[in-house]
Amino acid sequence: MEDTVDHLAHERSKAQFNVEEMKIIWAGSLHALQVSDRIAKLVASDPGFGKENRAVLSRKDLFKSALKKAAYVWKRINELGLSEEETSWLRFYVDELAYDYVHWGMFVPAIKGSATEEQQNKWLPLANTMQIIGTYAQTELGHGSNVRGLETTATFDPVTDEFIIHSPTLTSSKWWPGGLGKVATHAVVYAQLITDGKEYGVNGFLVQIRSLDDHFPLPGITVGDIGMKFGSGAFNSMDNGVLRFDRVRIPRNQMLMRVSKVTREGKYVESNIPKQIIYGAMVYVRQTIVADASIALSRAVCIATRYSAVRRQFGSPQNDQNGNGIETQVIDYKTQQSRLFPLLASAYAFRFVGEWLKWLYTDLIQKLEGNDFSTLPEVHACTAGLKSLTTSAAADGIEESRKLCGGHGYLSSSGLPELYATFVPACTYEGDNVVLLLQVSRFLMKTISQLQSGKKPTGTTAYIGHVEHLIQCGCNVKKAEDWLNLCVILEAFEARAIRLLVACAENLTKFANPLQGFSELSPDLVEAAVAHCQVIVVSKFIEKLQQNIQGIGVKQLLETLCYIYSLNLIHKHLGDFLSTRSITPKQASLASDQLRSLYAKVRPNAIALVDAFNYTDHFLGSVLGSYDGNVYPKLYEEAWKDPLNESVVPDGYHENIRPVLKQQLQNARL
Ligand SMILES: CC/C=C\C/C=C\C/C=C\C/C=C\C/C=C\C/C=C\CC/C=C/C(=O)SCCNC(=O)CCNC(=O)[C@H](O)C(C)(C)COP(=O)(O)OP(=O)(O)OC[C@H]1O[C@@H](n2cnc3c(N)ncnc32)[C@H](O)[C@@H]1OP(=O)(O)O
Ligand SMILES: Cc1cc2nc3c(=O)[nH]c(=O)nc-3n(C[C@H](O)[C@H](O)[C@H](O)COP(=O)(O)OP(=O)(O)OC[C@H]3O[C@@H](n4cnc5c(N)ncnc54)[C@H](O)[C@@H]3O)c2cc1C
Repeated sequence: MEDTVDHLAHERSKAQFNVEEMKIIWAGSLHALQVSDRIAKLVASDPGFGKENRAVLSRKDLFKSALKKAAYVWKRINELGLSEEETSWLRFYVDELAYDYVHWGMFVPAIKGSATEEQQNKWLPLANTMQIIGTYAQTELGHGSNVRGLETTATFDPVTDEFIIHSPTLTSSKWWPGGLGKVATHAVVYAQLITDGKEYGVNGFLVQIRSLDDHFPLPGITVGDIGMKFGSGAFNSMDNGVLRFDRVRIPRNQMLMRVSKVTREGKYVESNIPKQIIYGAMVYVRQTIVADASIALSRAVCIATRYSAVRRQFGSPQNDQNGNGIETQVIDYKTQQSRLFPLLASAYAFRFVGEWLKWLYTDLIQKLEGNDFSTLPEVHACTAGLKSLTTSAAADGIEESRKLCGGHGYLSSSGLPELYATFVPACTYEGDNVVLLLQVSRFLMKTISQLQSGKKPTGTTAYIGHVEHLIQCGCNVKKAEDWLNLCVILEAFEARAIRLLVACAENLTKFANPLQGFSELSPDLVEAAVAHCQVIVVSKFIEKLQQNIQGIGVKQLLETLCYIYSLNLIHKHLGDFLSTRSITPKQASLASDQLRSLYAKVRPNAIALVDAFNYTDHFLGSVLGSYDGNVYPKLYEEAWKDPLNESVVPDGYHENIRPVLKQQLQNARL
C-alpha cells in the first residue's frame, strides 16, 4: 500500500517565513512561478516524459530514448501551441540532454548574432521550425580554448563564388559539437578565412553536412560520434561529434557576414562592428550557464537537505542510558550544517546573480542594436567570470551534497551521481574555467592601468575607482554581531579584491615583457579574478535584498543566507583576507562565531527553504529528495528494479560462479 504520510511535515511546520512568497522570489516573479509550476506539473503527469533509469541503459538505448523524447517535446510544443517562455520551461523540466539543446542554445543564437538581416531571414525560419537541425562546430581535436589557433580553412574561390571548407590536418577535425555525431543537418563552422591568398582570421560559415532526404553525409564530409563520456547516463544521451571536410564547397553568402564580409570580387571588408561579436553566441550561453549552475546546485541541495532531515544516526538527548530511542537527525549535527547551509546560501546567491546577468546581457543586446558597443568588454568579463565561479562552486557543491547523503548518495537512485556527471563538464565547455578567469584578469588589469589616465571605472568595476580608500581602510568589526552589516561585509570583499589586483598590477610592471609577466603571474591573476567575481555575487545579493520583498520573514531569511554566503567565503579564503590585511585574525574568528549563530537560524527553515525551489519529484529524480521524505521504502523498491534482480540466480552462474565454488569445495576436501 502506498505511504501517503508526509515525513517532513513536522519540519515544514517549523518554518518562520512565508514559503509561497519565497517561491516567487526564487522564480523571479509571480508570473514566472505560475508558468513554471503549470509546465512542471504538465511534464510530471505526461507518461511520454517519464524518467526511466538512464544509468542502466546501453549507449544506443540511451541515445534512442533521448531522440524519442526530443521528438515528443517538439510534438507537444506544437500541439499545445506553447509560447517561447512555456517552451523553455518544458525543455527544462523534461531534463533530457539531446541535440535540441545545441540547436536552440547555440546554433540559433550564432545565426542571430553573426548573420546579416538577409541571412537571418533565410535561415532562421528553417531553424525555428526545425526544418534543419544545427550544431555549433568551433572546437577542434587540436584546439578548443585557443580559438584563434583553429586550423579548418575557408578559402574563397572567385571563379565559382564559393568558399572551400577544408580540414587540412587530423588536429583540424571538428571535435565535440553537440548533436553533430548523428543528428545535425547543418553546422555553423568556425574556420580561418582565406581570400586572395591572405588569411583574415576566424569567421563563421553555415554548412550543410547531411542530406535532408536520406540523412547521409554530403560528399566530402566525414562525420560521427566521438564516443562515451564520463558517468552513466549524463551527457551520453548527446551525440557529441567529429567532423572533417574534404574541400567542401558552399556558396559565398553562407559566410556569416554581419561583422565582416567577402565581396563577389574576393575583397575582405570589415564593418565598424567589433570583431568579438562573432564570439557572441559564447557570451549568450555563458550567461545562461550561470542560471544552470544555480539550478543544478539547488537540486543537489534540495536532495541533501531533505535526506539530512530524514536520516538519523547515533543517540540524542532523548535516548535512554542504553542509547535506545530517537536517534539524532543528521541535519542537527553542526558539521552537517556547516557543509550544507553554505551550499544552500550559494544556490540562492547564484540565482540572484544569474538574474542580474540576464538583465546585463539583455541591456547589451539593446545597446548593440543602437551600435553602442561600450559595455561589451564588461559583459564579456562578467559572463566569463561568473560562468567560471558558479560552475566550479556548483560542481563541487553537488559532490559535497553526495557525501552529505552518506552511502545512499552514491546510489544512482539518489539522482546525485548523474547530476554531477551531467553538470561537471560545464567547468570546461563554453570556455575552460581557468582560461575564462584569465580573460577576466586581463580586463581588470586594463581597468587598473586606465585609472592613471583618469578613466573612471563603471558598473561592476566601479569600486576599483575607490582604490585609495580601499587600499588603506580597516575593518571595524569588534564583536561577532558586527559582521551582521552588509556594508562592512561588502567593503571587506572589495578591499581584498582590490589589494590582490593592485599587487598583481605592481608585480606585472617588474617584467620587461608584459606577456611573460602575465604568464608568470597567472596563478595570482586567477585568484584576483575570483576575488573580483565574488565581489559581484555578494553585491548583487545585497542589491536583491534592497528590492521590495514581501511576505513574513522572507527578507530576514534571505539576509541570513546572504551573511552565510559571504562569511563562509571569508572562512574559505581566509589566507587572502588575512594576507591583504582586509580583516584581522581576531575578526576572522568572530566571523566563524557569527556563522554558527546563522546556521542555527537556518536550521528550522531548512526544509522550507528548499521547498521554495518548487521542484517536482519528477524533476528531482531522487529517492532521497522526494517531497514526502519517505526515503527507505523508495530506496528498497528502487533496488529491486535493477536489471540484476530480474533473475534470482544471475546469468553466468553456471559458467563462472559454480566452477569457482566447486573448486573451493574440492580444495577443502583435499
Ligand atoms: C539529463 C539531465 C540529467 C541531469 C541534468 C541535471 C542538471 C544539469 C544542469 C544543467 C545542465 C543543463 C544543461 C546543459 C545545457 C547545455 C549544454 C549543452 C551543450 C554544451 C555546449 C557547449 C558548447 C561549447 O563549448 S562551444 C565552444 C566554446 N569555446 C570556448 O568557449 C573557447 C574559449 N576560448 C575563447 O573564448 C577565446 O579564444 C579566448 C579565451 C577569449 C581567447 O581568444 P583570443 O586569443 O582571440 O583572445 P584575446 O585574449 O586576444 O582577446 C581578444 C580581445 O577580445 C576580447 N574577447 C575575447 N572573447 C570575447 C567574447 N566572447 N566577447 C567579447 N570580447 C571577447 C578580449 O577581452 C580581448 O579584448 P581586448 O583586446 O580589449 O583585451
Ligand atoms: C560536454 C562538452 C560539450 C561540448 N560541446 C561543444 C560544442 O557544442 N561545440 C564546440 O565547438 N565545442 C564544444 N565543446 C568543447 C569545449 O568548448 C572545449 O572543450 C573547451 O572550450 C575547452 O577547450 P579544450 O578542450 O581545448 O581545453 P584545453 O585548452 O586543451 O585545456 C586543457 C588544460 O589546459 C589549460 N589551459 C589552456 N590554455 C591555457 C592558458 N592560456 N593558460 C593557462 N592554462 C591553459 C586549461 O585550464 C586546462 O586545464 C564541448 C566540450 C564538452 C566537454
